[in-house]
Amino acid sequence: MIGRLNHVAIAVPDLNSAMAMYRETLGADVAEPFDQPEHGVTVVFITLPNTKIELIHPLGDDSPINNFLAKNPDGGIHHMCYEVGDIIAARDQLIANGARVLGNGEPKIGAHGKPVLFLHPKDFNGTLIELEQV
Ligand SMILES: CC[C@@H](C(=O)O)C(=O)SCCNC(=O)CCNC(=O)[C@H](O)C(C)(C)COP(=O)(O)OP(=O)(O)OC[C@H]1O[C@@H](n2cnc3c(N)ncnc32)[C@H](O)[C@@H]1OP(=O)(O)O
Ligand SMILES: [Co+2]
Repeated sequence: MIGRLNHVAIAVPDLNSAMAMYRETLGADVAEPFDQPEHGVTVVFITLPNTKIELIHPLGDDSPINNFLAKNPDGGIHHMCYEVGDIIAARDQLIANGARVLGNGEPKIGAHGKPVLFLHPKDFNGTLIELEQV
């Protein structure tokens, strides 16, 4: 069902310092930040030859990454995003196999303007999974 790795997301407590570290220390192609209010995060994409890194920083008091950063104050790997061809078919198959889809179960439009869903980390060896329909 899952296809290519679309991105690895890293939650960061300080976006500017994380951007500078990737741009200047690691020499990566770092884009500009943009807000995703529907997801409660500010996002910066870093393009690598074979995938992307998504730096995420809380946007607002209800950000879904607030607890994660409280538990991991230096930041850390937050989720992996895998591409799927049909997100509704993928969702229904996952639910039939006992996986928990987060939120109300309906896809939201993600940072690439495409439908995304999240799967509970406790169902996947402690890894929060995002699915993106491409
Ligand atoms: C920019 C848009 C989009 C894109 O297009 O790329 C994005 O990437 S948006 C990214 C941010 N959005 C989300 O993360 C949405 C989905 N997340 C959630 O619904 C919640 O964050 C969560 C996963 C349900 C956790 O909610 P929280 O309020 O933090 O609950 P707990 O703190 O009680 O956590 C329960 C349990 O799960 C462990 N946990 C939490 N987050 C993660 C994680 N990222 N990776 C691994 N494990 C995680 C947490 O430690 C708790 O475990 P225990 O302590 O053992 O109970
Ligand atoms: Co993401």
